[in-house]
Amino acid sequence: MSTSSSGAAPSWPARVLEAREVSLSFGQTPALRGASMSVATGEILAVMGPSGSGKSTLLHCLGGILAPDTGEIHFAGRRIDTLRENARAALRRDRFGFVFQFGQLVPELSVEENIALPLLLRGARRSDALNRARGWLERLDLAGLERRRSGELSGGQAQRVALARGLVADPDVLFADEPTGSLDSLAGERVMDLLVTAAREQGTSVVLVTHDPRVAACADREIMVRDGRVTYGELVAS
Ligand SMILES: Nc1ncnc2c1ncn2[C@@H]1O[C@H](COP(=O)(O)OP(=O)(O)OP(=O)(O)O)[C@@H](O)[C@H]1O
Repeated sequence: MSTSSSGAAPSWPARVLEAREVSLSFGQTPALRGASMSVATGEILAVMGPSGSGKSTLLHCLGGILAPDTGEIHFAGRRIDTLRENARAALRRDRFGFVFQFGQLVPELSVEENIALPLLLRGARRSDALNRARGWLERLDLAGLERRRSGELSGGQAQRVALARGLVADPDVLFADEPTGSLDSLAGERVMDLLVTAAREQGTSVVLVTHDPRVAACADREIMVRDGRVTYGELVAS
């Protein structure tokens, strides 16, 4: 993180996550072409832009799912794009949470087991993990559904389960890629209300990819991605 040359406190909020001039191509297709941006601690950031502009690829690079071809990703003052895959996997497991458009719940597991999954992967005792997962049921309007399988849920319920799973382990950063994209507007609003409330309570930073201006309006700040670059909204840092 940069600080002012005088040695005084930084004049912008502490950055938890930063992309510096990140580029990534899939074969001949450039997805990112020098994208730079940052997220402050506790900030909810909306990533907007046309279809195919590179939003999801940027989210995957920030979340340690993809390694960029060039450029750097920094998290909590540490460069993460050069980590080996197993170290990036540990970082994703221990520090990040993820919510995708279609929930991607594990169909064989119950609602409470799906929510508990990140805790179990971190080595928590099953009874402790399930207890903590149950604490989220009421919070996200899911009480009574703990034993259901994902196929027995409405789209809105499934997305709320996915959100609980993304937040249960108290991540530093939640990555949400079109978390309301599969829902009607009422269910989408409910998911966004709950996401914003829970993230604020935990002080979790959120990187939220969306096409929907109403969803983006829930964020503290918007950036725009076009042709693989961030063209609008990044903090002016120096
Ligand atoms: N796994 C992949 N293999 C090949 N090309 C890919 C892959 N993922 C993304 N791309 C390409 O990279 C570019 C950026 O894609 P990306 O999914 O990041 O855009 P996006 O802004 O998230 O799009 P959308 O809003 O439609 O989800 C597009 O041209 C896309 O076709």
